[in-house]
Amino acid sequence: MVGGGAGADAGIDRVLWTEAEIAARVSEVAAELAADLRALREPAVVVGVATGAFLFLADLVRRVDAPLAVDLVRAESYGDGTESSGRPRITSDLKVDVAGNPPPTLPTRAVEDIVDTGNTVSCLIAYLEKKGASSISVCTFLDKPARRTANFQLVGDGKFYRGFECPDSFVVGYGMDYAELYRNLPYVGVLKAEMYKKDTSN
Ligand SMILES: O=P(O)(O)OC[C@H]1O[C@H](OP(=O)(O)OP(=O)(O)O)[C@H](O)[C@@H]1O
Repeated sequence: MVGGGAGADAGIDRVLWTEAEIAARVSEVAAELAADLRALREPAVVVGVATGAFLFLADLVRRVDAPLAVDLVRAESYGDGTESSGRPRITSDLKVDVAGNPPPTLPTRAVEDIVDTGNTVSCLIAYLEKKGASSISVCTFLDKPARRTANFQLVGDGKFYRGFECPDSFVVGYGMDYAELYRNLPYVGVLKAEMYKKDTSN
């Protein structure tokens, strides 16, 4: 039973992926990523997008048996609503020099909790390219292709990794929020429509 009490799950309608299902799938994605990273001649930089990707990033990198650096950027697009503003911004800078110092540039893996319209990941790729990354892959926990409006191009020999294809519902948990709540749920669930208040667009 979810969504009935006063706990973190208050307002959850149903569970889409349980904690065990998530763990199993993250291990599979990590194995795929690790095999690719071990084939490289230099360590990669894994760039997590805060806040939403924090749990996926932590679970993923702990399962990747390959040399890598971890960095974070903050990207914001939703505000407190359920609908993307369509104008994401990168609001904090990278610490690692992805351009390489000295060269070569470091292969870069951008880690997202969800690719929805694609605006955020497009913005992130443009940002990483501007920083000098010559190979950019995207690794997202969830992919919601039904909502895609922005086509994004991976860079160099970049690949697209995804955990699950997500139905066109507003999902929370495992890092994903509604108005900053629900990120601490260990599973992914669909929020009851009445929780959106006036905004029932998603
Ligand atoms: O493909 P898009 O339509 O751009 O949506 C995906 C982005 O939206 C969410 O971030 P949000 O701006 O809500 O910030 P958060 O990570 O702090 O939750 C999510 O974490 C992705 O970064």
